[in-house]
Amino acid sequence: MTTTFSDLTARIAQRPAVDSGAVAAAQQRNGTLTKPPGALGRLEELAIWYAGWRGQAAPRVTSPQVIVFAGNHGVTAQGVSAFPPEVTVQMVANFQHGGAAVNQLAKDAGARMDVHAIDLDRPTADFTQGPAMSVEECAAAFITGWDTVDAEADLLVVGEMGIGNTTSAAAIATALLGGTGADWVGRGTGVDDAGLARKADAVDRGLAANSSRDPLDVLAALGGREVAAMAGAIARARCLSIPVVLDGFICCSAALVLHSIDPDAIAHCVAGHLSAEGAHARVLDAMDRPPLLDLGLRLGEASGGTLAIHIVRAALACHSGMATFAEAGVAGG
Ligand SMILES: O=C(O)c1ccc[n+]([C@@H]2O[C@H](COP(=O)([O-])O)[C@@H](O)[C@H]2O)c1
Ligand SMILES: Cc1cc2nc[nH]c2cc1C
Repeated sequence: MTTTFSDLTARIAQRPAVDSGAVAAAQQRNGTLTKPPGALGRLEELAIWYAGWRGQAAPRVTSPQVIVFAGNHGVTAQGVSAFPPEVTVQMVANFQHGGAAVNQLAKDAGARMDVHAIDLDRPTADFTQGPAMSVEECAAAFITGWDTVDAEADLLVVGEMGIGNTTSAAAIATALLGGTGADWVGRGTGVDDAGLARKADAVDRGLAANSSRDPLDVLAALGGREVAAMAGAIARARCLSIPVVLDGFICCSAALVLHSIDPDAIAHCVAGHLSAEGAHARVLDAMDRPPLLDLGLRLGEASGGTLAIHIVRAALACHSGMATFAEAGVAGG
């Protein structure tokens, strides 16, 4: 059966709301814990946010899932990456053999890690010439992402691998947030000044060749299969009330598509980290998502989001494990 954008819109729209009773119970608990009010800073709001999505006043993270989606990009023909496109399939093999950075980070965070390479032998079309994907291809990739989320997971990190995809993400940001390619491109895997200029030009030509600014049209025209799959996984996590930690610039371009449909569609998402890819900060600002970490990472492959699992878990260890003033016999609460 062919999936259309109205099917995707219906899936995105069926999302549950946060459990306001759990939010209130977590806020109430937070106010009784043995610390000065607000002294745990953003850990406090992070724990309350997580509690609301899990529907529990004092939850823990026990079963995090990390998913890395891979896709190939026709826009690499424009000379936009420092690496050749075959690195995508080679890195997928590296993920499968446990040799990549994210394998170590997922193991260290106690997370299940899944890798989904999507039609790597069928790169998207070069978006400077027309749409990267047909509606059917984009919808199929979105559904692939949707279907990969483990209903038993209690935290989801999505990330990607795809040579050329910082150009795709910059094109999505330009189409949805305005400006020109030069405002949104960065060095990605490490292009030189000439490569950066080619990226800006490719984005500008991509926007000229693809006129619709409807968010799902933008995803199909300028995105990639891994970007569509990340959007699908984020949307599915919402239906399952699984909180999501976003990764870097490309992951956030997928979140931006959902946010552009309705900001509430990513209410269950936090930004795991701030990428060194220059425009990431402005995409996060546009989505009102301050990052948890700022470590200069620009790797992708879910690495920054996976690192941030530790922060979410630490926030809940405090929130759910601390004694109250009454329990500890501490004065002043
Ligand atoms: O996540 C990020 O912010 C990020 C920033 C720069 C590069 N990347 C990774 O690098 C690849 C894309 O870079 P490029 O130069 O080929 O467009 C892709 O596999 C991404 O995972 C990822
Ligand atoms: C080696 C390499 C590893 C990556 N991981 C995510 N994106 C990547 C890009 C390259 C080039």
